[in-house]
Amino acid sequence: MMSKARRVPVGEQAAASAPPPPAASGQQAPGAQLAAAAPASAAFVGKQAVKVVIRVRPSLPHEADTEACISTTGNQVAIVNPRNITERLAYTFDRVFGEADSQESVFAEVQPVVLRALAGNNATIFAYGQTGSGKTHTINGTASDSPGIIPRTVKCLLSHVGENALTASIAVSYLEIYNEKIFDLLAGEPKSLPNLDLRETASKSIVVSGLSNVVITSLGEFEKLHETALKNRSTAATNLNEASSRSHFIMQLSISNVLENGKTLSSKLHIIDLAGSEDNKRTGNVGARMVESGAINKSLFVLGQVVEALNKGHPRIPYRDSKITRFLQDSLGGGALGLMIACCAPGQQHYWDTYNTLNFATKSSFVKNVVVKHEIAAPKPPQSAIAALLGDYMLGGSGSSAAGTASGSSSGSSAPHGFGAAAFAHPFDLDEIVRQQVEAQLNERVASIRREMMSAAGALRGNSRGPVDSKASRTETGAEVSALKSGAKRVPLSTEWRESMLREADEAIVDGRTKDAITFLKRALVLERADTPLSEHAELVARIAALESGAAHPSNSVASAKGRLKASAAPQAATAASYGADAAGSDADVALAQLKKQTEADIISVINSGDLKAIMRLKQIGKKRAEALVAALAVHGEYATLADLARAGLSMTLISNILQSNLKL
Ligand SMILES: Nc1ncnc2c1ncn2[C@@H]1O[C@H](COP(=O)(O)OP(=O)(O)OP(=O)(O)O)[C@@H](O)[C@H]1O
Repeated sequence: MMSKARRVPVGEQAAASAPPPPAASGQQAPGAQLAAAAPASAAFVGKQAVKVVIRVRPSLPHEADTEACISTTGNQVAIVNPRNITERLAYTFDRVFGEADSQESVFAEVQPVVLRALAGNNATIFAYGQTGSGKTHTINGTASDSPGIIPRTVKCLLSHVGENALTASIAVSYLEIYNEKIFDLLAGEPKSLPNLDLRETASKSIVVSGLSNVVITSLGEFEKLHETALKNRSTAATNLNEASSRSHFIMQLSISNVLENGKTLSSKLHIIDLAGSEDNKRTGNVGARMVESGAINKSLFVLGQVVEALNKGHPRIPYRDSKITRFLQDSLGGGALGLMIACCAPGQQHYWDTYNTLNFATKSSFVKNVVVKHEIAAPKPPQSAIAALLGDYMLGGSGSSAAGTASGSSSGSSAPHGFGAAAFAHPFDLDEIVRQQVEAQLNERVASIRREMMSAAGALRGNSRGPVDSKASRTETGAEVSALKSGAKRVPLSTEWRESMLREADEAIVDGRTKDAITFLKRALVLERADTPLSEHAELVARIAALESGAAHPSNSVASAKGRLKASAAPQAATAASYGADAAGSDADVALAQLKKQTEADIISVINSGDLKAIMRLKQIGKKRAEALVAALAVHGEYATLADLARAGLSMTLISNILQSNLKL
């Protein structure tokens, strides 16, 4: 137990296995060397090490009888092993805060990062350390007499935002990662809520789908939201902390500044209170506490592996192995600024935890990010139906409510406020707009593939199953809509179609129709989504290459294709049965199915008439959408199904919303 990690005597500097060679005692850590560049109020661009500071909390009243094992001097912190007092280890960091240092002095170290976020850098400030070491105190503090980093950051942002900008806005979100599930802390008490999904945007940032994002213009507005988030956070008493955090707590600030030159600075600042590592023998955890503790320790273990892999230059960094490391991806080895506050408790009983924290902090200080500035050029005038739709979003017209603005939040206004003369209505939805654009383009591609399939289906199959495609698409759309209606999680249409392409390819392989198999596999390739695993993509590419070159690939053998078709037959039957049950269930279900079918036909008929006014009478369709629909009608001909509305740049979500909103036609 005593010698798990290599102990390094004073003068040699700790950081047991941290490459590259640690700085000699008394020298600045690498983060400090790289940090001295642009003034704090300007964005930083270039290589930057994660900045690491240490905070040692004072002894608490119940610890009065215990000796301290840690001491601080200047930028150095030293620990003495209580079992062998000749064993003294010293570490040097960017900054070390001792027990007498105030919340104010800690924030003075944080403020430059906050100002850089305002100038267009993404940034993450996170507190790390064992349970009870002072992370929550540092991040949140106490509202009345000792506010921590979050309230001070918001105050700082509110007083600086809008300087040198035409318009500016700040929006906040709060979430927690509890037992590897993500919950929106502004939406209610987590355990009563569905958990949210993480996804990667086209610009590679990690976002949480459906998270409340509330614009604030005053400290009062922030305080209410903060109180709600803290109330909803999962905490419980353990032997080591009366109010121990049982989750990773994340505050996200979305900052947007529209400059006079028309450019937009758009950044995200994350402030994170990580849950503390726990030794269950000492916390006394059992039952639910033990499960929480398992999830906390596992995610912190992955965090350690991420830092290790980055330092060793591994080709694969295991960000995806836990939710918190995906969140920290941009700040550890990515394009954001990272500031870690490693918290330590002073008592001798915490020696090994403190030792581990200091070693992890040292390793983290060697992680380098390549920091970028998030500046977006002035938007160009809309040129296409998709651009028109996007313009609609930017100008706050009749566009559908963009996800990310106070969705599901009961606590605060969803309407963005500007600090200047003419604020954008949705200034922080750039990620969402990019997503919508990609989705609209994908839908257009899917629609064109479907058209091609419908016209060529008979020829491709060489049998009489041609028209079935159109019916199948209707069934798919119908199933999707009824799943949405019943609140079930939607399986993206592109995923369903991709799977059906793979099945078609297998059938073609079994029938010896190699050319058709290649065609279907290529279509499956086109239908891949951003989250399709790389391994699946590589496998598909290899299968196509093998078929094209006439070489053998195990997955293309007739036996494998037959095996896969057989395996998928059961779920298919089950799905078919469930669709059947939908139609043949209760009278109400039958009536609802008929109503949907009738509504779909009515909507299509109105749109196919090309009468702008009649189309605009449909719910969820304003002037711009109606014009886009009529324009696409002129180019592509009549719409056969609701999914065809994607030709006008409408997303599948919007199409489903149109169907639902018009159900009472
Ligand atoms: N700098 C400080 N000054 C005074 N009291 C502090 C300081 N840091 C922490 N404390 C107190 O120590 C106790 C534990 O701190 P805190 O709850 O912040 O720990 P934690 O690291 O967040 O723990 P956990 O991981 O279990 O949530 C609290 O009572 C807190 O008020």
